[in-house]
Amino acid sequence: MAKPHAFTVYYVKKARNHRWRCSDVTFWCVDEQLCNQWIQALKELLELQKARPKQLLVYINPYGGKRQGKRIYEQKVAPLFSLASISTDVFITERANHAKDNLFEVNINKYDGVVCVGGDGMFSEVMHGLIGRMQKDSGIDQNNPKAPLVQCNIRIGIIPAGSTDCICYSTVGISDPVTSALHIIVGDSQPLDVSSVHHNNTFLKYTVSLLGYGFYGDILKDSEKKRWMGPMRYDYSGFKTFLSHHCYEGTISFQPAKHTLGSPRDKDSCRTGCHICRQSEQQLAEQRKKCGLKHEEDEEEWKVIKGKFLAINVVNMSCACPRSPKGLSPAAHLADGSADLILVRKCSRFDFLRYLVRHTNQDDQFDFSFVDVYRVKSFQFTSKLLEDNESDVTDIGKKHFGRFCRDHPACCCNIANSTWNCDGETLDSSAIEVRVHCQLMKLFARGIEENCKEASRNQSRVEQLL
Ligand SMILES: Nc1ncnc2c1ncn2[C@@H]1O[C@H](COP(=O)(O)OP(=O)(O)OP(=O)(O)O)[C@@H](O)[C@H]1O
Ligand SMILES: CCCCCCCCCCCCC/C=C/[C@@H](O)[C@H](CO)NC(=O)CCCCC
Ligand SMILES: [Ca+2]
Repeated sequence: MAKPHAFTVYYVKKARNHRWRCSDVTFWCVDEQLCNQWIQALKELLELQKARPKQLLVYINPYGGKRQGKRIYEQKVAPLFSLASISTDVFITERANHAKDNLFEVNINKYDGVVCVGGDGMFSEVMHGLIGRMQKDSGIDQNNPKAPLVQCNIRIGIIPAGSTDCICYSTVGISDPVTSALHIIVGDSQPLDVSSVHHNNTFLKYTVSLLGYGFYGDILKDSEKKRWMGPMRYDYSGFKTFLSHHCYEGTISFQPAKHTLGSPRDKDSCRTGCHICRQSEQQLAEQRKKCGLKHEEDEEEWKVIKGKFLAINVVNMSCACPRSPKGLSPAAHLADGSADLILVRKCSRFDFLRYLVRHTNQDDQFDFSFVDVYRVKSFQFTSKLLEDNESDVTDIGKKHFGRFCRDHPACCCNIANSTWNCDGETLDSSAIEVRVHCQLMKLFARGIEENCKEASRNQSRVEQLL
């Protein structure tokens, strides 16, 4: 063609396993006016997409995971943002809590979203900064465990560059930087439940993925000393913790989540546009309207369980990750205002191994006599050691017996406390109070999409124009 006119359209192409890729197609035309009309029409259509971010604040942890955060952002993500005309202010962290502290100072209203490049710990930092800033600006006291927290409308995007990347995997279906960047560009939005953790009217932490005592707390505590090993530290400490086989004694109280239709033993999992999340949120909103300022949870029943546990896990989402593609609780929901409480009671090493292996295959990990699972909206835990110390009984023998159970010298039951693993950060408190806050924040994601065979077969389908 003599002097043809042309324009290129960049679009998202869906590939296998929830992966998204950027593709392009160039249109040629001999008529210049017609070509310009097309360009104008496409630009106008893009302007109408109000959910798409124009200005982002980006935090990069250069030391997360395999220390590739900066390279991943510069080589894989920044070129896509510039193609989509997104402007960015990039901040490379120099220490832990740098991003969190910075979020209390920046002019946050300037941005349509915050992006964190790193792992679950980095996400947690950014989330604490944003939620904390929101409560501070609204005069909400985070130390009050019953305070109704203000929702955070600034979305967070996660570019996975950590060791587990469980939050990214559980909300997108894969931990892949390009896929996550494309979800940010098209302006996806996924609400997320957040649980607050308190001790004696003092705020400790927020959690969105795992709050684990015993097995996962011990793995984390050991692995922190081996950060130099990178993501491998979890395999090393996981094996060591498995062999040590410690169990811990304590009292658990919880309020069952009655507002939701779902159950942790459901066969269906939370997927894009999940109706269980939608209905549960509506049900909670109606309850809140009815009760007004009165705290409805004060009136609801508490269940109490005492025992010896190898693991106590509270999960707000499935906690799926490359190590366990179905996660700790495969049917947990991202935005239903509830968490799944998984109790693994004292059992043999062999049984515990059978339980762990089921996280990696299709068998039901809750189908064991020593495993119980409950869907809850609030939860409390006090370790036996703390209960004993607080009680008036002055059993000197008990206090001087050492680390292990006084009932049976051969018992694996540890008198010392474990620590909590709170989204990959350690939390040293032997008594905690946890409350789920329905849809407190939003991510640039859309939840895991149903596996659509047609989408992977017909890969050239134009999904979303960039
Ligand atoms: N510049 C920095 N130097 C040291 N620590 C940092 C820095 N920036 C952030 N951090 C801290 O590093 C911790 C771990 O980071 P991150 O979550 O990115 O990686 P990871 O622990 O390898 O991955 P995962 O959390 O997925 O297991 C975070 O809690 C964060 O507070
Ligand atoms: C014989 C084979 C047995 C295999 C068993 C595999 C079971 C894997 C379950 C994985 C659960 C991950 C839960 C996610 C927790 C994150 O918030 C946290 C921060 O990134 N990661 C860890 O604590 C890191 C936790 C790492 C655990 C290994
Ligand atoms: Ca939930």
